[in-house]
Amino acid sequence: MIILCSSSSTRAELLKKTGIEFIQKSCDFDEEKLNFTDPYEFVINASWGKFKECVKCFNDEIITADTVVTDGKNILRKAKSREDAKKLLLAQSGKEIKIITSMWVKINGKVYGRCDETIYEFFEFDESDLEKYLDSNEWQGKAGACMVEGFCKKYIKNVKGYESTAMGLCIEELINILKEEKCI
Ligand SMILES: Nc1nc2c(ncn2[C@H]2C[C@H](O)[C@@H](COP(=O)(O)OP(=O)(O)OP(=O)(O)O)O2)c(=O)[nH]1
Repeated sequence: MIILCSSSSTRAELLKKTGIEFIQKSCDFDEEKLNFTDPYEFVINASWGKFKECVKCFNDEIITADTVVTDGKNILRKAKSREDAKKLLLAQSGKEIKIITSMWVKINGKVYGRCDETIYEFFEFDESDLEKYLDSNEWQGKAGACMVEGFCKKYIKNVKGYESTAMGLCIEELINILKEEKCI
């Protein structure tokens, strides 16, 4: 049985789409102790830290992941407040951003690691629409306060990469790994 070591409802929803059986468990790895400023280093080390914690607790097949947004200068993580979410979203309005997801998979005694990214070019976010989104609290728990399948969708000018990567788990590449290991 595959264990999705994540508290993320979005990751669970994405994994459900593959049709593979899994159970979701959270693992307590504190990303706050990481002090990488490079988004790739951060996301790879955060997901690896989660993976190592999970390997200690579970003998099963394991999937861990971490996702960050970057505007090219800063790492945009989860907002701590409505004001923080507004700041993070305004940093993305009218800009090109990258959403990077690193994933680790332990399967059949092998470990696969991947780092995928999706690049979005957004139109300027409409101010009143942004306020409505902020009032909805849907941004909570999401990297960069971003919802590519929700609020941000209508502002996508260009996109390069998978939507699943931007939502937190690159399902298309995970399916390739599972096929390689004859699990599906
Ligand atoms: N629905 C949705 N969720 C998103 C989007 N972008 C990022 N996320 C979510 C996926 C993850 O739950 C969260 C990124 O935070 P983390 O990678 O630290 O994961 P999280 O702490 O949620 O769970 P975990 O560390 O796996 O237990 O943001 C998006 O566009 N739509």
